[in-house]
Amino acid sequence: MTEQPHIPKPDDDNEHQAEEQARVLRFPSERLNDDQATGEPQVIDGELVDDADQAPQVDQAAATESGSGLVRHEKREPVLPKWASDVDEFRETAKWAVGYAGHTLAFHTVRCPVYMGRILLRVPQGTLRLLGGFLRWVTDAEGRPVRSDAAHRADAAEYLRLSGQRDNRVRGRVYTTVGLGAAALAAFFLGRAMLPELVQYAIVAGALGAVGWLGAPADQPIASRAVEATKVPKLTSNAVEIALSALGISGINQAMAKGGEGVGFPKPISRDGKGWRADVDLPHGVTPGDIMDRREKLASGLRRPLGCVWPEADNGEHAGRLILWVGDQDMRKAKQPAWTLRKGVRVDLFQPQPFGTDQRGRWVDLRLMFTSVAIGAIPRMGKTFALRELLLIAALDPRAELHTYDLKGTGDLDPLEKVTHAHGVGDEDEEIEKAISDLRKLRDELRRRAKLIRDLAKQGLAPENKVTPELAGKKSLGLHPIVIGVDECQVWFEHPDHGEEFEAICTDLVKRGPALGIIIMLATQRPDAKSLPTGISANVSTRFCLKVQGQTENDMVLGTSKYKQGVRATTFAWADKGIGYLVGEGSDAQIVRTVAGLDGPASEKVAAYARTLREQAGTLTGHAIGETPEVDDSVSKKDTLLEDILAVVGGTEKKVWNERVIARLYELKPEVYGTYTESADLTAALKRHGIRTGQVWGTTDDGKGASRIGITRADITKEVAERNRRDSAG
Ligand SMILES: Nc1ncnc2c1ncn2[C@@H]1O[C@H](COP(=O)(O)OP(=O)(O)OP(=O)(O)O)[C@@H](O)[C@H]1O
Repeated sequence: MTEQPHIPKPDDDNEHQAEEQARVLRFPSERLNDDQATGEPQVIDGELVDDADQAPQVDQAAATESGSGLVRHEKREPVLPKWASDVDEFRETAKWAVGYAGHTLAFHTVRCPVYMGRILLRVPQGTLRLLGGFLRWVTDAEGRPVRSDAAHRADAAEYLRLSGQRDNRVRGRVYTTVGLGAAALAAFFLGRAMLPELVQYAIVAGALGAVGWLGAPADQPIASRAVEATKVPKLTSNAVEIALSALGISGINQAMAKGGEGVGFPKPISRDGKGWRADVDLPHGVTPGDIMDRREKLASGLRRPLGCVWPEADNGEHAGRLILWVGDQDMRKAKQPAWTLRKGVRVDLFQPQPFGTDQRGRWVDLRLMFTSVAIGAIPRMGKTFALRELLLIAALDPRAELHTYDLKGTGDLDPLEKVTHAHGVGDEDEEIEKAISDLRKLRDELRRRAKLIRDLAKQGLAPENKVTPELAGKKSLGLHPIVIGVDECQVWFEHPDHGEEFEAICTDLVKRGPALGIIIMLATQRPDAKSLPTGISANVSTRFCLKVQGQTENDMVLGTSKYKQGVRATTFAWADKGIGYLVGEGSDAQIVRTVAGLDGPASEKVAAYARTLREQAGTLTGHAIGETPEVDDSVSKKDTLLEDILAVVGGTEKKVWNERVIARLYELKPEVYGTYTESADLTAALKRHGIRTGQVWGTTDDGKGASRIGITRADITKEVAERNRRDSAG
């Protein structure tokens, strides 16, 4: 292939001169050297330089760094293994060791009589073995084959030498035996005379035990096994290579073929938690994502259950580094360590709380404060369980005001009824009206909080312009955490009348809520642009994605490009219930299994404790104490915004600023339009009718011309006419 040199266009005056100066440069790269070897000179994009000596090098020498030359950048391995440095793991290991010892002791104590019977039965056999062995030793039986061999060969000299050696040896051993026998006899009589009876019995029992033990056949030991160790095959580099080769990835196959680069193991394969961890440098061009896509084949290649095999990208290293963690047990079947909140504990939402366990069985914490959450999955994977768990955590902070919406209508969030401030079940009109009314109040609360925080920041009380634990604790400020949980949120966003308003308010809550102590958590089984509007999916800070079907849904929940980066919730199996990728604020994606067994009755118990905490703190409000929420009248009444605008904007006014329309609407119906405080409110309200506002030229009260956001009357008349036509058509 021959490319033309890229030459900057010279000035007309200097054209000729520039042409003369233009030269093609050969970058001293390996590729060019190869080409030269084949005799085909190549021309590549070059850069004009004054002096050939200054030609840029493609392969630059390693950059020298400032500072001490002795200082190296390195990754230090932890001094203590994880189980010894992590309090929880240490506690768990110690608990296991004590349990193991206790079980073994109890097991053998119970079987002591059986063991004694077995020992007595085997004493004769043991005695015979002992005597036989002793006689063989005294008579130097082990040398017999060699002596007979010498006799067979008629090697008289050798035979005589061996026989002499044997006689000496036997003589020595007989003397030793006689000496030891006399000493034993003396010890016996001395012991009988001097040792307490108990010790004598113990010695006899010990001797009988030893002889009985000796009499036991090798395949039938006296003691039964207290613990049957579940054998987990060790993960070896060979096994990893075989499994990787079986994936059908050409890059790997070429690398593994004779003369290929192979795969690299930068660290020894080692134990990590309850499993093995292999760090693998994949062949050039192969990414961890390629492996993760074939997780099932990989599990087959390793001869392990799918739930044990967890390939991951190592984002701290290069793009070809794979971390392969192979658990001893299937993640979905492994016993989860106890969830500390199960029995009810007062929690502080400003602190991280245990949300789930990773593949290694370690708890993964999540801080709910200053975040907003999106949960997505195909049906029946554990999305509602995850949302309910988060709401239960919130319920255990008695300051938190809960708003719970179960739009599927099956009562999954009902355990929270006893603590929640607002509760909605199902998608009937009445429920939707209650919900939109509640959300409007929350939007007003958001605005109140924003203004309050601004004022507090000016006084130096909110240094980061957000709610602090101290501010949340002051009842007078009303800055306590507000937690909104919505299951099947797509029902709101797809609602024909209120969908856009739900979307606008939720987007606002997702964006501004976290700093102001309002946490919104949305779960959906259909993560697409309609169910999880982009304004929301792009701004949530905590994402939990259980199994999904494709890349789009994956990235919708976990964030743009996550699929490309190898974070693929598509690789979960159908049986991986409650297992998903968690992407927290500023943290890498990790695989987490939510609390297992937190079903309805278990949730009821946690909620009951949360109610007690609230009773003590005096924070039970709304639904929890049987209050019926006031529904905003404007919701149930027919929306007459367009007609009202036409009533206040005369036919002669083609375009009017929003602020003026709002003032006139307020005069017309203060009870309906009292919530319109700024121009954007009217823009949002008109957007729900499919009408856009735009820049409008007008004159201020003091006669100056200005351009501000406003309406075009013709747009309103057109929409009203269209609607009337639709209504009459039925
Ligand atoms: N951490 C977990 N460990 C084991 N099983 C779990 C876990 N979480 C949920 N499950 C199981 O997954 C099943 C489905 O859970 P859930 O009802 O939350 O699913 P969903 O995704 O909300 O379903 P749908 O879309 O139908 O509402 C339940 O039967 C539950 O027992």
